[in-house]
Amino acid sequence: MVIASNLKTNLTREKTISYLMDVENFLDEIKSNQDVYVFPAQSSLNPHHGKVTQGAQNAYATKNGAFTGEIGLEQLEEFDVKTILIGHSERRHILGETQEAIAQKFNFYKTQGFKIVYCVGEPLEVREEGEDVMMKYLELQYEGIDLDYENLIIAYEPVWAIGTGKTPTLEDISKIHLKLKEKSSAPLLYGGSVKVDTALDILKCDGVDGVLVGSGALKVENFCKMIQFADELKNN
Ligand SMILES: O=C(CO)COP(=O)(O)O
Repeated sequence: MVIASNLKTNLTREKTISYLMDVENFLDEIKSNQDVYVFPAQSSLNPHHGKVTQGAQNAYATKNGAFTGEIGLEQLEEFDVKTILIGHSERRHILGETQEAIAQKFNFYKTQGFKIVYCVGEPLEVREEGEDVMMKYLELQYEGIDLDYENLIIAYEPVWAIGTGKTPTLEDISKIHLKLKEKSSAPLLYGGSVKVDTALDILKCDGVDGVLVGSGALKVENFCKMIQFADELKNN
């Protein structure tokens, strides 16, 4: 399973280094074989080599150039980062990234051979229009995206569940994940208010190949517990 922590705009460089070391030590301690990813804030990227894969929460679709405020491939290479989140709902709905720009970014980092965690998810008003409308909305978020890319992981993160403490029912998570799996055989993560007391049940859902966790993973001990849950499921 994939257990991923999106630290968003949290933790300093020093605290991120400590977070990564704590996770590495935990993985050694329990001899976990889960695929563990941590996506730190840009300023906290570090050359990290270990069982944990460090990924970038974002980068511009360029090697380098005149793109004020952005980082590109050249800067990611400095930290040996070859994994990137693309299409996160906060970049779509808060920072205004269009599907066209997202697809361009996807194709740029695909040509660079990056592991891409591609995020999709519907806003509440779309959800409330019913399953057909919701699935059509999600399909539009696949426009321009190669769903057969061998280095692809998909994260289904309903916008209305992100940061709200709300999640779909376990039955709905299974139903939506199984429908999304009809479109791509890529590993499919659930994200959106995953907490230490809900992670195990979510990981048990059909079609769930892991979780992408925000605030519920800020405390490293909670993130480690989620890794342990995945190990327990794998061993049972
Ligand atoms: O956006 C998310 C992960 O990418 C989910 O955030 P929360 O877990 O804080 O809802």
